[in-house]
Amino acid sequence: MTSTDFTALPDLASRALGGSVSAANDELFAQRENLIKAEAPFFDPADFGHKGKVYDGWETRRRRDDGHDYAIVRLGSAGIIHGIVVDTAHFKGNYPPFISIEAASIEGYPSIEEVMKADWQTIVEKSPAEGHAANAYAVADRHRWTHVRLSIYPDGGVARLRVHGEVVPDPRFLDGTVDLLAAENGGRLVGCSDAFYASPANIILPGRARNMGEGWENSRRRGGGNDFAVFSLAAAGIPRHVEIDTSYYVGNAPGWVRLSTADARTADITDEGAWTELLSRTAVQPDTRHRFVLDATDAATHLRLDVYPDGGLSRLRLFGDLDATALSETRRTWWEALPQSHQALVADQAPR
Ligand SMILES: NC(=O)NC(NC(N)=O)C(=O)[O-]
Repeated sequence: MTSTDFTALPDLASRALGGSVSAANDELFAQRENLIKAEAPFFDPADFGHKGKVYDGWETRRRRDDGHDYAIVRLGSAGIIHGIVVDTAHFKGNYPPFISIEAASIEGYPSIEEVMKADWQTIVEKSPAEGHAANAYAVADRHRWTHVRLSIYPDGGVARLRVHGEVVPDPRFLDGTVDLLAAENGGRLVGCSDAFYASPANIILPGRARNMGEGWENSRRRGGGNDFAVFSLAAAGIPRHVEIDTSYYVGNAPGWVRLSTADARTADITDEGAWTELLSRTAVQPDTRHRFVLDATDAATHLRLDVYPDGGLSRLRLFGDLDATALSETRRTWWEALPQSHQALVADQAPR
């Protein structure tokens, strides 16, 4: 993986995945919550407020001492961070010339006082940053983190903080029937035919879409064929029922959908023959949340969604049960990625 390849991985900090900016020592010019907005930052040259120029980002005042500023983000889903983008879009005369990033792994729902006292580890050493640029920093550490702290030196503005990585779910919440496809459980988009307006990675995010912009929208297909997306599941499991939500897709819902699964543990998923039909080609309605009971008996690791001939979805949920081997592998992956200080707090969860 080259230094910026990680940007294809999910943004663990995003508000869309449930992230929050828990604290910042200063936010006089622009509020810290802007850091994790899913959408790209905007800029209106004419927009001035009571406190100065309005920026779509986090911006501190000019320091008159030797200190530096920081913001703390609770990740929407804890995971292994592969790289971080400190996007200073539109901050040209007021960007921080240096940044550093630390991470912490905290059990449960800590207060901000507890977060401040956590065992913080540096994952990006103090490094230069440019103005009006997506500054990308690769992360070599492979622990599972729940929080990150962005420090800026000495002060300034940052539009967005993108924390790209792999979700490492807590196996205590994967027991029973769960959404095997959900990003928060570790489901991931692997590939698709077309993400012209918006990526299919959106349809596995938590909660319901609030508008068409929060789902998957491809362009109008003018040739033959059909659009599709392939996802890897949180872990191998047997699907029980599916929810296919075309809410907000009124003039651009698919005519039909079809689902297929494959098990990458026993077959090569690039081979057509590896795929088994899970839901045959089925007509769907615009702006409707559909639910279908499935009769699968085999576990799968991947799901393929075909839409005919094209069209968008706002959400796709695949409820099922992890198989016993997958559940214990998930427990081992989680345990091995926990920093030692966190393992000590959940020692009763150690895999046997
Ligand atoms: N034109 C500015 O951006 N000035 C100041 N910032 C804001 N937001 O007004 C500053 O000092 O960085």
